[in-house]
Amino acid sequence: MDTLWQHEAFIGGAWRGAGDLRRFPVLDPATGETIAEVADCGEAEAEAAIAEAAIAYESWRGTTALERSRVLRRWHDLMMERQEELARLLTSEQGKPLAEARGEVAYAASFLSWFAEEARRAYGQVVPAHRADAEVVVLKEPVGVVAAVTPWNFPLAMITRKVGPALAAGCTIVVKPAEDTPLSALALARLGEAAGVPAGVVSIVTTRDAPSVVGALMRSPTVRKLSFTGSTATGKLLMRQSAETVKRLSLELGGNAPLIVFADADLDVAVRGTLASKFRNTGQTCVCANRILVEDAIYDRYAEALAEAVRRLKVAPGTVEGAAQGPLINRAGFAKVERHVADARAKGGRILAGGQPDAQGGLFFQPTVIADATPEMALADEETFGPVAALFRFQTEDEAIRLANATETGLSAYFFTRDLARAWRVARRLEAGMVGINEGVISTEVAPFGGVKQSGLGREGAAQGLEEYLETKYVLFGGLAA
Ligand SMILES: NC(=O)C1=CN([C@@H]2O[C@H](COP(=O)(O)OP(=O)(O)OC[C@H]3O[C@@H](n4cnc5c(N)ncnc54)[C@H](OP(=O)(O)O)[C@@H]3O)[C@@H](O)[C@H]2O)C=CC1
Ligand SMILES: O=C(O)CCCC(=O)O
Repeated sequence: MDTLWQHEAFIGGAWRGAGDLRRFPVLDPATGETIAEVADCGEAEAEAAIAEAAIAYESWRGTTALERSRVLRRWHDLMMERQEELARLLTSEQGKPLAEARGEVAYAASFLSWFAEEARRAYGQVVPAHRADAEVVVLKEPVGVVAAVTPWNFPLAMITRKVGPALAAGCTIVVKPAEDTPLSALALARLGEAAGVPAGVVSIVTTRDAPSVVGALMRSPTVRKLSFTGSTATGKLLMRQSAETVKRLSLELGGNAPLIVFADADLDVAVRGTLASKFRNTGQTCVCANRILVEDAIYDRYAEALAEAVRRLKVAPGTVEGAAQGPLINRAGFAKVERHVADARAKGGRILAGGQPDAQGGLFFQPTVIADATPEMALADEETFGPVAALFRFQTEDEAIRLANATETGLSAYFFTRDLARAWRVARRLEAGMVGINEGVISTEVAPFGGVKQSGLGREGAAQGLEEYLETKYVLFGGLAA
């Protein structure tokens, strides 16, 4: 197969854009240089993709689960064969360290293999009927044409987590990737094409005008479902827009994850877990710990151990050997981190590590630890989405739970303890869709990923992830009396 670097949009099985569309630049966040110019689609291209998806749906929904499973499996295998190339492409537009990019390729591919397996388990039901002369049967059917709107922080995995179950269920899908990271999406489409995904089953509509393209998807009565990952503000906007055509919704929105360190925790495990949770992807994930709550009795020891570990993290472009912290994605992301640190400092936060833009300039910010954080600081309410660990102090378990739940979001939560009874108690009381105990990274294709409160609706991955793309149809067979 040829190169994975594609610059045209992928609509109805054709690469569209050469000559007849405007283009927008894709930047390497480590250097600020333009690395590609990609087709800038508008409403017309979105509508063409919907029309192609509707045509493809008629035949794709009629394929057997085994046929769909085989296509997804081949797609997974091709991703893993091209893992290194995909990882380098991902790092060049997103900035994460190469080791993490390799990990993301494998993570993204795992959703294709998982749903290749789940495709064959979309069982219906036969229900004991309410009448002797009838049978009651419950069928599972694909939802129809789906729209996916995805973010820049996991440019491959956030797409396969939607495309995998959509295709497994028999749906077709139109994807609008983030403006900052369209190249990974197009590379994925190229591999899908090679794996035998039929024309129109998956389209990728690249654009720098999200409101136009997504607006067309939201208005269309043909599009029966939206799956979105991104900020809570945009999620709410799309939720409102979906009301007009009453679309099914899966929303994976922002978090403000608490990470609680109890005094009985194993200190090394807690520090390692915090590093993994907080600094993965340079702090740019919706499940990154955002508020670190530490019991008074262990606070100073933990703070010093964490600060020491953080000072050792190597800040460098993702392609540099040993890089642990890459650049932030863009100017807006960088400005938010600067604002949170300045606000915390002004309100009495003590900087134990980092605290400023990195000396190499550009979008690099020093990994930072701030002690004496308080609920009045901006970083207590808003997700920082950057490499800033803010340490709050608590005295009792009840206080820790109250602080942890004092947020409108409820995606993930973490805590560290060696007390078994406390582990169950706290896990039950945390208002979150996902809880990690003595562990900072909980993402896997086998478990249901999603949040409560304003963190969203629905679940991705796991068996639940397939349900999101299936409708339930009840059929009554009457008149069976002899
Ligand atoms: N839950 C999560 O995983 C994520 C949370 N976030 C949070 O959101 C903050 C901002 O990040 P950002 O990238 O701007 O997140 P957004 O929610 O703005 O972006 C997510 C997706 O929605 C699209 N989008 C943005 N605005 C609109 C709109 N008006 N109508 C339709 N689609 C739209 C984006 O397109 P485009 O890229 O072209 O703008 C992108 O594809 C981060 O700092 C972080 O706090 C961000 C990313 C992921
Ligand atoms: O940040 C996100 O948008 C998704 C989290 C990535 C993951 O852990 O699956």
